[in-house]
Amino acid sequence: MKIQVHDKKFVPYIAEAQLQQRIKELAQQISHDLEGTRPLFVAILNGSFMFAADVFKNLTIEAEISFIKLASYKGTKSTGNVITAIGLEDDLYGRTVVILEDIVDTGKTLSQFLPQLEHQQPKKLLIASLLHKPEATTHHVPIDYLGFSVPNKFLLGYGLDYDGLGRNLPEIYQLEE
Ligand SMILES: O=P(O)(O)OC[C@H]1O[C@H](OP(=O)(O)OP(=O)(O)O)[C@H](O)[C@@H]1O
Ligand SMILES: Nc1nc2[nH]cnc2c(=O)[nH]1
Repeated sequence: MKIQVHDKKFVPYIAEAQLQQRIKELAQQISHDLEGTRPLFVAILNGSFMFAADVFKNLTIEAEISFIKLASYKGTKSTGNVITAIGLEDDLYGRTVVILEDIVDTGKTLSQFLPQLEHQQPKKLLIASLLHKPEATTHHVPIDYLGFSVPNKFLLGYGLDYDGLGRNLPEIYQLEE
């Protein structure tokens, strides 16, 4: 069923059952690959909160999780935006770290942020993203665990918002053409 949020109409795109099934598969794969490493999952707020919770619930291995927010601000130099993490208190040195993202779109956010994590010398730095828009990606991001590859259209629901609303929807919608 179509929904309206603010001024825009959205149509159903990925059903709740399909999301949950795929997330279960990802969590099984991650559990298999990272058994015995006690990985630290780092979820990037706000968008990833639902994906992070569902992945984490479906893990069958010992694991830790932390939530961070990325703040983007204009540096004083002309080098463009600088991204800093708020709330990352864990020491990543020697750890197996899995970044949890809801979506990689242009890839800018993660490509700017990853070097800061690599700087802490984790043993392994992996990326799990529920969604990826390959046609929109201008900055390459190595996604190790991907839920769905999607076309370059605006998505809503399951953590993704349109001007603050729609994050609570249990399925994913696409902007109506
Ligand atoms: O690949 P990119 O083009 O950089 O886009 C991806 C980023 O955009 C979204 O966050 P957003 O800035 O909308 O913040 P939110 O998670 O708080 O909604 C998403 O959660 C990613 O972090
Ligand atoms: N809500 C929403 N946020 C995004 N951030 C990057 N891409 C998207 C998208 O398609 N929808």
